Amino acid sequence: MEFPFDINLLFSERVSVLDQSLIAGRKSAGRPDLQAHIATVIDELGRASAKAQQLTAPITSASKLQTQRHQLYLLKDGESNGGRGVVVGFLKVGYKKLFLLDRQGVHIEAEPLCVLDFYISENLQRHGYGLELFDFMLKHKGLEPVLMAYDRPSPKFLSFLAKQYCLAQSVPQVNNFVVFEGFFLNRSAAQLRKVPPRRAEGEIKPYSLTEREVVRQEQRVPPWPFVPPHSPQRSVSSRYSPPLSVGSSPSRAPTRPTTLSANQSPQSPLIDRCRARRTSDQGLVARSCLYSRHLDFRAAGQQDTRLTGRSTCLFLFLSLYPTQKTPQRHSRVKLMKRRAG
Ligand SMILES: CC(=O)SCCNC(=O)CCNC(=O)[C@H](O)C(C)(C)COP(=O)(O)OP(=O)(O)OC[C@H]1O[C@@H](n2cnc3c(N)ncnc32)[C@H](O)[C@@H]1OP(=O)(O)O
Repeated sequence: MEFPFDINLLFSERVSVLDQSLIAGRKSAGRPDLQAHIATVIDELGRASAKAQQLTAPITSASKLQTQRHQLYLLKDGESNGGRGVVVGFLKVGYKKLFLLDRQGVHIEAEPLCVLDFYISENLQRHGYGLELFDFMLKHKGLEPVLMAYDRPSPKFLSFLAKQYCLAQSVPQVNNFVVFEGFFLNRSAAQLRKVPPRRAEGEIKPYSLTEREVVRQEQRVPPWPFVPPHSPQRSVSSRYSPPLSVGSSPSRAPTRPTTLSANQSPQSPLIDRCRARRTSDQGLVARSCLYSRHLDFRAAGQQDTRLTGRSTCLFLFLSLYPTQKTPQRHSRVKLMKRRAG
C-alpha cells in the first residue's frame, strides 16, 4: 500500500508497535504532522481490511486505537516505492473479558489476548508476510497461538491458522470468538474462572455485576437482631425487601383511618391496639435505624463497633421489647447486663 509521503520517515522499524499514543518510535514523538500521517495510514488500512472482509464499517481506525487499549503491529517494506517504502499490512490485538465454553460446556470466564483485525495488502497475500507479522506479535507477547482467542475469523484467516500453526480443531462457542483445542489446558486457575451455572431468571452477568449481586443477596435478609425470628420478612426469605436507609420509615401494614367516636373511652380496645402498634413501631424504628447504620458502616468499609459484642445484644433487646415486663425479661436483662460488664 503506497502513500504520498515517506513511510520510512514515519516507521523506522520493519514492524512497528502502535498503541493509544499513535507514536511509532522517537521520530514521531512531539511531531503532530507525522502523527497525522500515521493516522492516515491506520485509517486507510482499516478501510481496506473492512472491504476485504465485507464488513459494513471499519473496525480499525486511528480514533478507535486512541480510545481502546489495543495494540497494532504494522509491517512495512522499506525498500519498495523508490526507497520511500510501502505498508504491507497490520495485525491488531487486545485483551477481552470473555465468557467461553470449555469442551464439557462449562462456562469459563477468561481474559485472553484476542486477534481483533488482521490484513495483508491484496497483491502481497500468500507471500509469507502474514506469518512474519503474526510470529513477531507472538514473540513480542511471549504467547502461543493456541492460548489466544480469535474474533470472528474469516475463511482466509482460518486457513492461515490451520496451515501455519496447525490450529484446526475449535471448541464451539455461543459468541463470535473462536478458541482451539488446548486453549483451556496449561492455564493457571487465575487465568480461567468457572462461572456459576446460569440462573433460571437471567443471563450470565459481567463480573462486576456478579459482585454486586452478592452484596444485594446479603442485604435481602438482615441477620437476626434486625429482624425478629417470627417476623413475616424473615419467613419469606426469597422475597426482596429493599434495604433500609437512614431517615426512611420502616414499612408498615396499611392502616385504616381511625377516628375516636364520643362513646369510646381512652381505655377502649381501639386505644390499646393503637398503643400496642406504637410500641411495636418504636421497636421497628430502633431496628431500622440500627440496621441502616450497620449498612452504612459496611458500605464505608468500617466496622460498626457499637454493633459488636454483648452490649449490642442488650441494647437491641431493650429496643425491641421496651415495655415488656415479664419475669423472664427481668432475669434475661440482668443476665445480659452482667455479661456486658
Ligand atoms: C480476526 C480477524 O482478523 S479475521 C480477518 C482476517 N483478514 C482477512 O480475511 C483479510 C484478507 N486476508 C488477508 O489479509 C490475509 O490472507 C491473511 C492476513 C488472512 C493472511 O496473510 P498472508 O500474508 O496471506 O498469509 P501467509 O502468506 O503467511 O500464509 C498463507 C496462508 O494463509 C491462507 N491464505 C492466505 N490467503 C488465502 C486465500 N486467498 N484463500 C485461502 N487461504 C488463504 C492459506 O492457508 C495460505 O497458505 P497456502 O497459500 O499454502 O494455501
